Amino acid sequence: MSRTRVKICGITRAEDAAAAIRAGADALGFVFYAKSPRSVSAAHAADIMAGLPVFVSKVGLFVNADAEEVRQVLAVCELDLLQFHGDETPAYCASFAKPYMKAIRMRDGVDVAEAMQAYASASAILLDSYKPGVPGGTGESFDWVRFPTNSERPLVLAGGLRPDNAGAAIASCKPYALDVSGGVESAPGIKCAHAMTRFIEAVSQADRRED
Ligand SMILES: O=C(O)c1ccccc1N[C@@H]1O[C@H](COP(=O)(O)O)[C@@H](O)[C@H]1O
Repeated sequence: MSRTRVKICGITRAEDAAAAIRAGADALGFVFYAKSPRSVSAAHAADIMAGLPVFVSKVGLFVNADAEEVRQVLAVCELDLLQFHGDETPAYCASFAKPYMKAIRMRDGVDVAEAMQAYASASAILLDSYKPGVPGGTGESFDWVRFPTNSERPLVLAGGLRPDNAGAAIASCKPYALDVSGGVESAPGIKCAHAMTRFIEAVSQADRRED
């Protein structure tokens, strides 16, 4: 059975991390972007990570950060994957000797195949909605018809995902993984255990239908 992975992004509290893992999350995202309501310091993220079990991926999200800032976070946090959600170049993304995922915002005219070629060294490519002036966490989805369903590389769907549309997202896009943030929150930066459980149940149900 093929299984769609789930990353829950914007973890700010140890209890939310624990609830996400109980719900069945594969990966937890920590936002190192000061303008986000989900922003965490490296020290606070490291504290939360210290309590996590093995086999849960820890993802650090950055938006146009200075390379030195990324290195400082890496010195404190044992991240498995870097997520670059701004205008970072392929050379910058590859310069940390860590697996990375590059977010591509789906503004009009974006050529996904071209972007995937440009970021050939990425472990995964994430497709998110485009909203001018907001780098991510928009709560809005893009037209899923634009999501390539035949990619041989891991393609991650993000943007406006919720428990009630996760199943339709999988049926339409057949992504490697879903990345959700605002759609499983009770307030910005505060995850809702019930919504995370419903989200991952919806993913499992959709996966069973796909088989
Ligand atoms: O979560 C944030 O606050 C954030 C801030 C800046 C860039 C990206 C951010 N999150 C990522 O945005 C997408 C979609 O989030 P949402 O589900 O629509 O709220 C997702 O990949 C998050 O990892």
